[in-house]
Order: sequence, then C-alpha cells, then structure tokens
Amino acid sequence: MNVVTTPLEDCFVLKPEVFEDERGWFTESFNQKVFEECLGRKIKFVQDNRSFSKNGVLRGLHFQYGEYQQAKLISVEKGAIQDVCVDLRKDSSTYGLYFSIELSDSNKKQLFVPRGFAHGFLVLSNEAIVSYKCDNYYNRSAESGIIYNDLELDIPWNLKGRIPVVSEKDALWPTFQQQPFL
Ligand SMILES: Cc1cn([C@H]2C[C@H](O)[C@@H](COP(=O)(O)OP(=O)(O)O[C@H]3O[C@@H](C)C(=O)[C@@H](O)[C@H]3O)O2)c(=O)[nH]c1=O
Repeated sequence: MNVVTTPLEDCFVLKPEVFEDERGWFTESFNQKVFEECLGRKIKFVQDNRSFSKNGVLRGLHFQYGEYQQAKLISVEKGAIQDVCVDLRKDSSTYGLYFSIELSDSNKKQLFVPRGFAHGFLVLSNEAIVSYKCDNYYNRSAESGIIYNDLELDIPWNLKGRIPVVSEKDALWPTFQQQPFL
C-alpha cells in the first residue's frame, strides 16, 4: 500500500498494490489493519455506498453535520472522476482549502476524506461507478452542502466549458460563506 499525503490536514491518497499476471490483476481494495496503520488510529466503517453516473454528472459538495459527520474512503470501480474535498474544520490549518484528484479504475487510487470535510465529484469518463466506505450512517436530516461552483472556494472543475448535470438539491446549496451549519 502506497500512502501519499495531500496538502490538507488528515486527508491522504492510497494506492493499493496491484498484482498482475497472465489472468489479469488482483488488489486488496480494503484491508482494515493496513488502513488503520496509514490513518494512525482505529476507524470503523459502517456503510458502503455505490453510485453510477453518466459523463458530466457532478455530485456534491456534500457533508453531514454534528454527530452525523462522516469520514469517507472513495474509490472508482468503473471510469474516471475528478474527486474533490474541502476542509470545513474551523480549527484546521487548511480550513477552507480544497483538494482535487483524478480517481479512476486504471490508476486505482483511493481518497480518504476525514470527518469535517465536504465532498463531491465530477464524472470525466462516459460512465462511472464510484464506491465509498463511510464511518457513520446516512442521516437525511443532517445532510447539507455547498454549491459546487462557489466563487470563494474556486474549485477548478474539469468541465471544459460545459455545465454539469446536477441534482435539484445540489443546484440549491448555499455558498461556503452562507452555509448555516459551519
Ligand atoms: C447518500 C445516501 C443517499 N441515500 C438516498 C437518498 C436519496 O433518495 C438518494 C440519492 O441521494 P443523493 O442525491 O444525496 O446521492 P448523492 O448525490 O450521490 O450523494 C452522495 O454524494 C457524494 C458526493 C457523497 O460524498 C456522499 O456522501 C453522498 O452525499 O439516495 C441513501 O439512502 N443513503 C445514502 O447514504
């Protein structure tokens, strides 16, 4: 397992070892012991999510607040995405900064998004299946978000001049400054 730090505190990228032979390849997509060694503490993932999206779909930026915050370990089973997270922790030295990385079925990179971050992704390939582990359960009444094109965050979404396909909910999130739960 190769671990790469990011400029954001507590957020890191994992590159699991891939064993290739004439049949194809094998990789450990998750190993609790190895992951906890990378993290430096215990973690209990309680929910696995998987979504399918078409090219140009942007989901995010999402977070759950209060006791329902979620850390997430993101990977891509099919296709490629631009994965983005934003540090929302006021006491963090990287508060208000984003990290962006391409995750794909070919680079097999995984992004660990700590609690206290917003998360979102843009589908770069024709189709994408994204899967992620969460360390806290989904709670509809604790979900919130920030508008993906917030001017202050200034995330360089790889849209090539196109308008992304977003849900009605995601089109209405407030800006970072106006987010009431931060
Ligand atoms: C996230 C989630 C959604 N749902 C339901 C609610 C809704 O009816 C339907 C679709 O939900 P959404 O539109 O919120 O799905 P989506 O936009 O894919 O939401 C996800 O986006 C990415 C970026 C994240 O980081 C995730 O944590 C999650 O917020 O699925 C669950 O039952 N459990 C869940 O954990």
